[in-house]
Amino acid sequence: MNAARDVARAIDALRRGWPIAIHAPGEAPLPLLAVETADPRALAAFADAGASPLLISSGRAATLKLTNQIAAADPDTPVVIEPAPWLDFSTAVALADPQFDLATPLKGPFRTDAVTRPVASLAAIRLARIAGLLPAFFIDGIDPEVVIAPASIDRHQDARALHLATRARLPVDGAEDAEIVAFRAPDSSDEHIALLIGQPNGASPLVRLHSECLTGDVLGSLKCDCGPQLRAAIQAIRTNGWGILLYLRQEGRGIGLVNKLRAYALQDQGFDTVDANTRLGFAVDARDFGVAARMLDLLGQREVRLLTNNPAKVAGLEAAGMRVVERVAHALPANPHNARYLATKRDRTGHQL
Ligand SMILES: Nc1nc2c(ncn2[C@@H]2O[C@H](COP(=O)(O)OP(=O)(O)OP(=O)(O)O)[C@@H](O)[C@H]2O)c(=O)[nH]1
Ligand SMILES: [Zn+2]
Repeated sequence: MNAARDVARAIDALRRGWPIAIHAPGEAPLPLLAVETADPRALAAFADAGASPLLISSGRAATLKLTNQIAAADPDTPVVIEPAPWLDFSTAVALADPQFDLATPLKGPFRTDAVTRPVASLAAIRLARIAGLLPAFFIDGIDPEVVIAPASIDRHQDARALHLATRARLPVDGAEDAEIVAFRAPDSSDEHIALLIGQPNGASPLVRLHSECLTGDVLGSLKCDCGPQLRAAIQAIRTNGWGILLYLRQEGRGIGLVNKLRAYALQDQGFDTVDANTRLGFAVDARDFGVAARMLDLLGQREVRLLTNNPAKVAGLEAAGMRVVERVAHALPANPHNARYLATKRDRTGHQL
């Protein structure tokens, strides 16, 4: 069987509410049913009533004050909640989805169990993020049809599979001589874009990595600084002479649009952008800048001047083999709606504002 195709089938199955299993070498298979897309019927078909443990991410478990009783070597190791008669479908949803945390006190008590398949468990949390689902699963039900290995997920996400698909002239507001270049990978529907602005002049290009933000880029959301940063980047590159804007399909810092909007709902309850991601069970920043390095490489660039306030972008590009010769600040004025968001980036995620 083709490993990459199996991962695509696994993602599709999870999104449809069908079970899959992850089988890591040296571990028993881990059958999984995503809580977000399951319903009581799917759960009944997966396992006997009250017999299925729940697997949740370490961040979500910490939020719920449920940690492993047996200390895990890796703090990211997900947490298994023992089955209990009161751990029915709706209780599992309340454990998985933080939007009800303040409104509905949880039933319980819940007990955690040893994680016997740590590699497959971590891979499950990663797969939920790739599928854009909440990272929570019923586990240990029937043997599903689709079984994948954690290594296949790595192959599926490998930036080296990205290739240049097509290019065309694209006059844009502020840069009428721009050219658009599209990139694709066979296993992913994410079509990343580069906008080449101006003519190469022998100097390193001024480069902006822009992660997709539908709300900010398209709808003019004032909650973040993405829209103004996008337009200012085109301006800055034009003024510089030449450079490249990469438009990366990494919505919500890599957790997907729906999960980002869930994070916004938590921000409406008072949590900041960092705590909202953690409560949902995701890393604060789930992006992989190897994709950007691969795109620059395919465009023949090995050295860049990077427009960013985020040191993690510089580190991510350099870890992927790109030389960042200069960081160029890219801060824009705050508005009353994004002031707290910008302050959180400065105070909690190391942004140099
Ligand atoms: N999860 C989550 N994502 C957000 C939130 N606000 C904005 N985003 C996403 O964050 C990304 C914006 O990041 P970038 O513009 O690349 O900025 P950055 O990492 O802060 O670094 P800079 O280069 O300094 O701008 C986009 O994918 C947005 O969709 C939020 O509250 N939660
Ligand atoms: Zn935004």
